[in-house]
Amino acid sequence: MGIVCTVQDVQQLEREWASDHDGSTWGLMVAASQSFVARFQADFAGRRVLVVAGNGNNGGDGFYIAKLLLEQDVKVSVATPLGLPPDNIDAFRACQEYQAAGGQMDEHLESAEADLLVDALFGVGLNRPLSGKALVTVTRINRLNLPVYAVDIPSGLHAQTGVCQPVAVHACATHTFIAYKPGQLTAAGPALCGELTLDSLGIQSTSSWRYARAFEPCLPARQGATHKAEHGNLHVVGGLKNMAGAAIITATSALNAGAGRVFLHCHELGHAAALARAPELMTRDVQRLLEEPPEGTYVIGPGMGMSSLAMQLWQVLLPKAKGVMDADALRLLAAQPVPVSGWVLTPHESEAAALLGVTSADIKADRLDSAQELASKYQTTVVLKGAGTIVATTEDIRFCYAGAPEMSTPGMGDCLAGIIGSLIAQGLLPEQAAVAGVNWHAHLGAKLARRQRIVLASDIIPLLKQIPDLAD
Ligand SMILES: NC(=O)C1=CN([C@@H]2O[C@H](COP(=O)(O)OP(=O)(O)OC[C@H]3O[C@@H](n4cnc5c(N)ncnc54)[C@H](O)[C@@H]3O)[C@@H](O)[C@H]2O)[C@@H](O)CC1
Ligand SMILES: Nc1ncnc2c1ncn2[C@@H]1O[C@H](COP(=O)(O)OP(=O)(O)O)[C@@H](O)[C@H]1O
Ligand SMILES: [K+]
Repeated sequence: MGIVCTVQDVQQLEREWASDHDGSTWGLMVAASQSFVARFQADFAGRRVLVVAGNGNNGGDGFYIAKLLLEQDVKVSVATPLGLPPDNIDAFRACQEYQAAGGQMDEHLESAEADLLVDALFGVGLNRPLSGKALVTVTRINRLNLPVYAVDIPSGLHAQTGVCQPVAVHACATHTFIAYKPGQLTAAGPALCGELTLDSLGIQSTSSWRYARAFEPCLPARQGATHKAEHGNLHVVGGLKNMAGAAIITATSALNAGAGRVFLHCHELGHAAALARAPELMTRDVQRLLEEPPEGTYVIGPGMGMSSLAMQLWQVLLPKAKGVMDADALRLLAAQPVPVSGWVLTPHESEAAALLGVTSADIKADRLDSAQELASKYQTTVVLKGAGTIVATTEDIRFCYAGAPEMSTPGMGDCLAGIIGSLIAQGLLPEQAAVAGVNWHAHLGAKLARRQRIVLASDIIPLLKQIPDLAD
């Protein structure tokens, strides 16, 4: 698990470091550059490296990295499309040291022959949308079609939101310093950063936000003289008229994720289809839930629709049960917003927009802020799905395994809701179940995406039964 900090917190940590080191951050620039070169030593050896340096301290890292590469006899040149750094920042000294070591510079990046590119144009200091030369440079970097290694963050990516400003460098790898930044872990961040690594440079942050990819230690195992009753009852409520598929996906996912018994409360038209798919399921007439909901964990919403029956079910279950609210249950909640402590909410961006009474564009513009607002408004654990899923509670934030774009297929969210519900039924706390469930689901999706164009929920469901293979 890695620590995640806001940009402001990282900048504050840098200031504190400086106050312990004669007021200077020069030592940090040296350490960051050394760490970057060590991280990519094998990739750079014997190759021609083009460093694109901006005129801030991210560019400073670039100059110092170029100096270190020169000292290792790597062929390196620096492009300075935005001009040279001013003489009052560390980058100026880095530039001077590079020149003193015999380094060459050119304003134009096309003029250098290179095998790979180091992106040191902008780091966390990007504070406005790109325009003019900066915009042209980022576009040119991408057009060169070289492998790009980003220093701290791909240039043009907003370090807090993960939104391109309006374009950003597409890196194959990014080495970041001090702490992960939210924008690397959500929205466009995961795809643009490529393989992301962190060096804290020995600086400790008190942030409780984490980038958590592990899930395997949380998966409950069957051990010793156990009985299915000890692994929880999971009730899936949904699949009303003509929408059985969603609830069947949720129920079969929950079953394969290990819940002791899975009951599917859906329209009777779905019963035969569900049993044909998984005879281990127990199908129930959904109307009977209105009388007295049985004990257990609930996943309500997949394929539930917004009919008056759906509304009645939601109203009966809301105060009496706990578990996961997904899909149409979230739309019903959005229509009558109340705190739902104890329920995990699993909205995608459009459902999140309805829950907050804003537009999907508002959610896209700041996924982290939206996730926090949802947790606070509904006083519960929220899984904001999509590229770079965020799990927010009223206290904390977890950034999850980013999954893969090949997972953007119908039914994928129903599968996730079943997994999370199943883990809660097996005894995990809601937040633990949400994080482990998202990471497990995304790990399997990403694994399949390495050999499939499209990943369906039905591809993931059988893999849930297997012992996770973390090597691939
Ligand atoms: N300050 C420190 O203590 C350290 C900084 N480090 C590096 O320094 C980076 C941060 O450096 P800075 O704070 O100087 O910021 P950057 O180098 O990221 O960029 C700041 C410069 O870009 C300009 N700028 C911002 N947005 C722009 C836009 N849209 N178009 C054109 N110009 C724009 C700013 O006016 C400023 O001149 C980090 O990402 C990291 O790479 C590391 O060396 C570690 C230590
Ligand atoms: N581009 C993407 N990258 C990573 N994961 C994605 C991406 N698009 C979708 N997903 C994941 O796939 C699932 C889709 O859920 P959802 O939109 O609710 O689908 P549905 O409503 O059809 O079930 C979520 O877990 C989401 O995080
Ligand atoms: K950069």
